[in-house]
Amino acid sequence: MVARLEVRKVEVRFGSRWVLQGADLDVPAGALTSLVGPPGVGKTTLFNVVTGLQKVQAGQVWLDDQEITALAPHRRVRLGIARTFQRPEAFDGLTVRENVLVAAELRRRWAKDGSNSRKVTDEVLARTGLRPWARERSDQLPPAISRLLEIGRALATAPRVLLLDEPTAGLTPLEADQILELLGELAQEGLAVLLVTADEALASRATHPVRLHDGRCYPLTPSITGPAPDQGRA
Ligand SMILES: Nc1ncnc2c1ncn2[C@@H]1O[C@H](COP(=O)(O)OP(=O)(O)OP(=O)(O)O)[C@@H](O)[C@H]1O
Repeated sequence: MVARLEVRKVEVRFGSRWVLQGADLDVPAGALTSLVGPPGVGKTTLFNVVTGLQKVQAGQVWLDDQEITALAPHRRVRLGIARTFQRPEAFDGLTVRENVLVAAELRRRWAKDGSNSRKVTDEVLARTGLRPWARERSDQLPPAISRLLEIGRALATAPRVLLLDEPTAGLTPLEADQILELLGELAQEGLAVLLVTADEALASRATHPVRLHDGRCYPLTPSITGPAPDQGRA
């Protein structure tokens, strides 16, 4: 099924400060969508609205034809929305393979679809290029491999929507390229991928780059270097 995540007119306020003011965002299947903006503009807040960690004052979040605005985070995961964190969150005492296997096993339990966790794990390790690292402990990995492991753990839950918070932070340009290439391939294979970043050059390489500015989303075009409040909404 083709997944489409939609954020509609979302508003979030902290105290007297409005961070999101009618934000609209589409995250279609088959595309790599990026959300970019300077620190503090509200990217993580919007990301958390999608994952269910942030309540909204107004607006809606939809996955295909289901409204999920009030759904708990774990229920969203079960619907196929997977996320990675800014700081890798793998289980430190476990190997790379075991970490992916735990995610695949969790998914098998809730999905009850007869999936084979070991087979899923092997596929994920192959797909992400993690196979050579499979026996390494996850707390002893180079940063780029830790990032890949985060993506691998998310993929093991068989998501339809993949959300990534700063997936290339702290990586070299070459490593960042490799992550972006993988995300582009996953999108081409049918996933709806949303990556959040403060790096405009990186964001502009997405198929569907979006800028967050003053609480709203706008298409990011290469010719625009500053905020673009007068553009059509994304
Ligand atoms: N739980 C909270 N309570 C109060 N203020 C918050 C809370 N979460 C975020 N904020 C504020 O909302 C604004 C947006 O924060 P957010 O983390 O979403 O921005 P960001 O664009 O993701 O920035 P960064 O790239 O630094 O993570 C900031 O001013 C932040 O201080």
